[in-house]
Amino acid sequence: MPDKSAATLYFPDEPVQPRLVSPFRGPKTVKSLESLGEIYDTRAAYMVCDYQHSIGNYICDADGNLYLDVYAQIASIPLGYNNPALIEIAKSPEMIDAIVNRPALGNFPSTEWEQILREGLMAAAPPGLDKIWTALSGSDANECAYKAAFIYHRLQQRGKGVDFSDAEKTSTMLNSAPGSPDLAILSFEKAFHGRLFGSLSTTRSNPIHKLDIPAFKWPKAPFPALKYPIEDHEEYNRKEEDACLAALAKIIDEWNGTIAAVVVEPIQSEGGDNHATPYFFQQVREITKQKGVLLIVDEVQTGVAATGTFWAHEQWQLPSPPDMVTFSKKFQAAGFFYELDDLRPQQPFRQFNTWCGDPSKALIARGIVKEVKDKDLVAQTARVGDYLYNALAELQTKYPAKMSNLRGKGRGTFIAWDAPDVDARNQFLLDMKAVGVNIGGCGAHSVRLRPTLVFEEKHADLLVKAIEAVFSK
Ligand SMILES: O=C(O)CCC(=O)C(=O)O
Ligand SMILES: NCCCC(=O)O
Repeated sequence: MPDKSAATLYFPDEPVQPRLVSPFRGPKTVKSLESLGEIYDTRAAYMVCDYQHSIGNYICDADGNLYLDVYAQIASIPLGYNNPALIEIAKSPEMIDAIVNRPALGNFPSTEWEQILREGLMAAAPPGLDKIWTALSGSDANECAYKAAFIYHRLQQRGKGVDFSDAEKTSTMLNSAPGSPDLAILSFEKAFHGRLFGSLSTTRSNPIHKLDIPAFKWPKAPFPALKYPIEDHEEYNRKEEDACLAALAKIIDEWNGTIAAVVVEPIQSEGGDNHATPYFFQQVREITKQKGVLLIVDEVQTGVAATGTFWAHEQWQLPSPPDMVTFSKKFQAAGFFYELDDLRPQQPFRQFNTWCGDPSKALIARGIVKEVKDKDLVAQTARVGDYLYNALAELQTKYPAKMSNLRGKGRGTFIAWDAPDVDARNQFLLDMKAVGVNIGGCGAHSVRLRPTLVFEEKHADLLVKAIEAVFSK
């Protein structure tokens, strides 16, 4: 461990505990929500925040309450609020240039773009993947990957250098085959891959996300419902995973060459923090290889050090890398990594839009890569995660009626558990705010931890103490 922790180095003035000056949703927050609500839908707003006074692992609300934040903007703040290293980058001439002269990157990349990519996002590329395409959000990253998969699939069928037929060109203008072919992306039950039109068809976590929206009739495969702790239920879990793998192989066969890619999250997050073992993912890779289907690993939430490796899929020891890995959230910039040349369409303008990403976000991503390396934050997250998991395991033993299925052992701070039911979970999330902790849920009745990468043992102690205060009340 460095002499001083990363949090101490970055945030010498970080509070030593939460500071509550009003009840959760105090008078200023309520007023602000009412007034904002006149022009903007605030019904999903948990708080109104004062980001200027948020610091490190603490988020400040409009009333001046400082909460220990273990949700971190749905898992997307990497280095704490107001991180000084990122503030320096924000003040740099390069950043001013990137913001004031925002380029249409596909058409007019800057003289610095290659260096920004090579030193930043590419410096953290998953092993084996040496190319990148940048996007605007996690959903967009997934959709760009899906498009790459479809274009790749048709290229393999049509053959390289073969032009589109007239029938293809005419039919695609009518949204019909053969130009708009009936190909599919297979996703898993309870998966979350985003909310744009294409990605939403692969999202399966909650009906409310999908209702009323036309969808592609794409297949879904069962995702293992494991028993936790995983290592105590080896036989059961192996059977469950084998059944899901058999179902996956069967569906791919039944779809008879029309599935272009399988997309999977390393840990299903929005859908309930559902884990599978490295064996499962190794087999998914084997099956997709054997059947000529691409494998997209959606690391939008799991990527960037949170699970104790930079990319969660590094823990699987795959026989060959995934074909594409998508990213967003903690990287601030979005996109996907890949290796196969044919995942770059043969013609320009097929993977394209005005912005094709955002250099200002790529500059921040470069800063994040540097800080994660300099401060060894991958190792820190692994260490803190183990510490926190062990403390929570003790709490689970002490309060089995309130906390069960603790999961995320050896997965950094990517830890979750189940509350008895949805009402108990929602009440718990509120009770935690009353003791100064901003914490999130997922799935039907789970609680998930998504702290920053500068969440340390001292923060873990505060969190565990707060949970115990709520449980013992
Ligand atoms: O609800 C959303 O769109 C954010 C989803 C997400 O990534 C999550 O909740 O894990
Ligand atoms: N997927 C997160 C939606 C927001 C929430 O339930 O907190």
